[in-house]
Amino acid sequence: MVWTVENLGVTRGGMPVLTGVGFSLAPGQALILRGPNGVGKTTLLRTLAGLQPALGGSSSIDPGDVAYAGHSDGVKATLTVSENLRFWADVYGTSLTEDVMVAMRLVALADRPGGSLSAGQKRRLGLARLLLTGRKVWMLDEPTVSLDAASVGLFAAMIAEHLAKGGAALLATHIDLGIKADLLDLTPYKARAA
Ligand SMILES: Nc1ncnc2c1ncn2[C@@H]1O[C@H](COP(=O)(O)OP(=O)(O)OP(=O)(O)O)[C@@H](O)[C@H]1O
Repeated sequence: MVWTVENLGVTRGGMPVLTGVGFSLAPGQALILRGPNGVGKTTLLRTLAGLQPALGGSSSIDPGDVAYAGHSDGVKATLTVSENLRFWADVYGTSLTEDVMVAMRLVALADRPGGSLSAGQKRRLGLARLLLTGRKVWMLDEPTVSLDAASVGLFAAMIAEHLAKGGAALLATHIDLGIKADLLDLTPYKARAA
């Protein structure tokens, strides 16, 4: 199945931000959204993930197939790392396995309360959650913020494995993750009023 987005318009604060956005996304494909600050990358991802209504156009991406990771890690401060992961596994009807902890180097942190983690450790925990969703399309907004170089490498490997299994990823990122990805510059779609 190939997902298609056609002539999509997105809005923020009641103002059109992007109009006429179109692209397709196939299993195994990563598409990186580019464009300057404020162009509308977050707004587009939120719209496609079903978190806000579109201004017009169409998307064949079912929000029920989407795992969205935004700016907030959603870590529960009073739960330990493994409890946070189990909580998310319950939400998505999956189960926590050792490889999820290993993927984002969380094994040594398993019993630490979420609230005691550093920013990068919280981000690693938030990203590990993607593996528990069982969702096909990952939508990621600046996923590498706070990550050190080694963690960026772990994350890139996690995405590569997701793609190899037939998943897809739509990412807003300014850094080169070293994965094979297509680029979509949103600048031409900027609404005049934005
Ligand atoms: N609550 C709001 N009311 C009106 N406009 C807003 C509101 N929030 C954001 N905007 C505007 O919407 C536009 C799109 O913002 P968005 O966060 O989608 O951009 P972005 O491309 O993700 O930016 P960045 O690279 O800085 O994260 C920006 O011009 C922003 O100033």
